[in-house]
Amino acid sequence: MIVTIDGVAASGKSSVASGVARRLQLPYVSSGLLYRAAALVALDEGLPTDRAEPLLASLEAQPVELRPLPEGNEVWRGSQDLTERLHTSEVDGSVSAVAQLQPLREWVNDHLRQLPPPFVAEGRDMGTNVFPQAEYKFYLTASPRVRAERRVQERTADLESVEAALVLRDARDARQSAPAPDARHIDTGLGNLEQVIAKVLSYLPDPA
Ligand SMILES: Nc1ncnc2c1ncn2[C@@H]1O[C@H](COP(=O)(O)OP(=O)(O)OP(=O)(O)O)[C@@H](O)[C@H]1O
Ligand SMILES: Nc1ccn([C@@H]2O[C@H](COP(=O)(O)O)[C@@H](O)[C@H]2O)c(=O)n1
Repeated sequence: MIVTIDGVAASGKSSVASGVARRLQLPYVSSGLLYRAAALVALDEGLPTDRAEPLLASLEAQPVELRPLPEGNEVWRGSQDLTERLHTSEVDGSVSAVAQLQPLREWVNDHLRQLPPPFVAEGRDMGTNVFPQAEYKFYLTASPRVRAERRVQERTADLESVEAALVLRDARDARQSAPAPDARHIDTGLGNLEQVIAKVLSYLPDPA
């Protein structure tokens, strides 16, 4: 079984996916973390984000590993745990450019397709491009303001700046973010996190 949870920035994908996966006792993978890790490598090494070759060469020289642990995904590069450095405004500002590079998308998708089912996968195009065969697909939305009010707790910027950055990132990600035609849409602004997790679980088979 594959469950995909796609949606716009800060719609709750990671929190909902990890909550659903925990309840079903399945691994979950956050595809966004791999794009964020690639963007972080480009930032750390001063690599261009408008050409794939230099960044891919670095990622092949020193591979990045996504660990889908029950307590949450971790991203390692050799002995370096990158996880805590992936959710910053700086990475937010670079990641969409990296995500436009098709060879980088293939690099991410190759990582994801190594995971043996069953699992939960969250991102933008899990249910469309990466796992179109998934049995259960969800697409999370929420208004920019609701998403900004949540995200501002995790950033140092003010609410208006956070909202503007989310809207900009949504626009930059639009090409890969269309919902799968067979995805169930859930507005996460209509309930708290537990209620959204329960809603998703209501469509899934009970854990054995
Ligand atoms: N339904 C909800 N009600 C209240 N808070 C929520 C809800 N869903 C998620 N949150 C909170 O909103 C914040 C953003 O959620 P999360 O990081 O899961 O979003 P995301 O879509 O994965 O973000 P990004 O696309 O940037 O990775 C988190 O602090 C999370 O706990
Ligand atoms: N399947 C995906 C997932 C992510 N992206 C790009 O990565 C950025 C970060 O993703 P988050 O889920 O952590 O917000 C996102 O803004 C996209 O640019 C993607 O293209 N495809």
